[in-house]
Amino acid sequence: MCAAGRSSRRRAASRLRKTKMSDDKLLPLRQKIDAIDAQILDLLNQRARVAQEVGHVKAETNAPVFRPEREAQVLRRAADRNPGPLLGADIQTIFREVMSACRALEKRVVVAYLGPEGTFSEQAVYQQFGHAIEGLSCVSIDEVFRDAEAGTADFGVVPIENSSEGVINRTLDLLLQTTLTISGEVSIPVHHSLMTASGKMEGITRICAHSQALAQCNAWLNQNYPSIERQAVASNAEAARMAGEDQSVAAIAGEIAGQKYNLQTVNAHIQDDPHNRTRFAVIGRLRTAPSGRDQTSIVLSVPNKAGAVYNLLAPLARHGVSMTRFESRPARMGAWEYYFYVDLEGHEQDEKVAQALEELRQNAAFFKLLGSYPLGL
Ligand SMILES: C=C(O[C@@H]1C=C(C(=O)O)C=C[C@H]1O)C(=O)O
Repeated sequence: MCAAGRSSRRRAASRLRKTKMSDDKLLPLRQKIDAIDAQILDLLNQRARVAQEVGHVKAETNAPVFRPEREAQVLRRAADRNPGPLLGADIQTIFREVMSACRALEKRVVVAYLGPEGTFSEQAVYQQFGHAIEGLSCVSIDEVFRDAEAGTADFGVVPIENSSEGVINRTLDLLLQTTLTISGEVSIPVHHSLMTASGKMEGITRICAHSQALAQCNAWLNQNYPSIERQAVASNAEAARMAGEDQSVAAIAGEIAGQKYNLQTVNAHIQDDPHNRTRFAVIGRLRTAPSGRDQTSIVLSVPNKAGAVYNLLAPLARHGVSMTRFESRPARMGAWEYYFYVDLEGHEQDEKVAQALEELRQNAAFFKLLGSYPLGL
């Protein structure tokens, strides 16, 4: 045997000895973990059996399976009581999935979202409901509303606003008309990557993404690939699908969409704002009960007169209700100039919020309560 062969055999033997030494030390620790896992397994199933009992009670009274206010309370409490070393956010991820699995024993809720699979909307669905649900991928925001209204889906998840690009107009318009209420909200970080099938940019002639994503990466693209054509497509996931099939296409999308279509990342985190986030509304027929930390969304409009908006909002100040968001949108249908989308702190059942809402309702030319729901985590 040559010298190189001998030394490589020696290295392999030494690696084996080291692995054995560490395995000897690991054995008792692994036995401890196995014993703890057995307890966790037992406790999880105890919890699941109680959830099944909850399910029977709900079935008798025809009560809703998904209770966002209760789930928000469980998640907040888990993070508040968490002594560590696990991070609060990770504890919440674990509990979200535990609740999702327990809930699925009562009923697997059907949630419609703007597809295809791999979009940030799908991520928002899992963030709110966990993975033990049935996702219903829709081709448009309109279809999400239709499915939830028709009862084909129990809930829908629709994007409301992006921190860099502003509101999603179609969602705001549909919220105005829908019979559904907002029963929850989810906010997720939106990180875009530039991805291709090969992981390289050679031979790429088009960069595809949803128009929102192209806008969110505009400065970066101008600086790095000013001369490559950009093409807006139906969704980032659609762009990822195209890049998987066509060697001349690069996609801007989230990493999850990229993995789905076997893309390699050329550059990660290319969005101009590193803190880019999108907020989603959970829409359904359920009116969510108070969770202790809630928000209320309304839409209203006033006649086009001096001081009208000022007067309209005066009840909020009078009753000490904070406004956390104020968005205006042209009312293209004639009678009034603008619709105002307002978020308030508190639940419609809180006394001061109820009083303020009643006065707003009386003063407004148009008033609609979109819903009260737990503040996003
Ligand atoms: C168990 C219940 O049903 C669902 C599951 C929950 C859980 O696993 O903790 C909490 C709320 C509901 O969405 C309940 O209403 O308490």
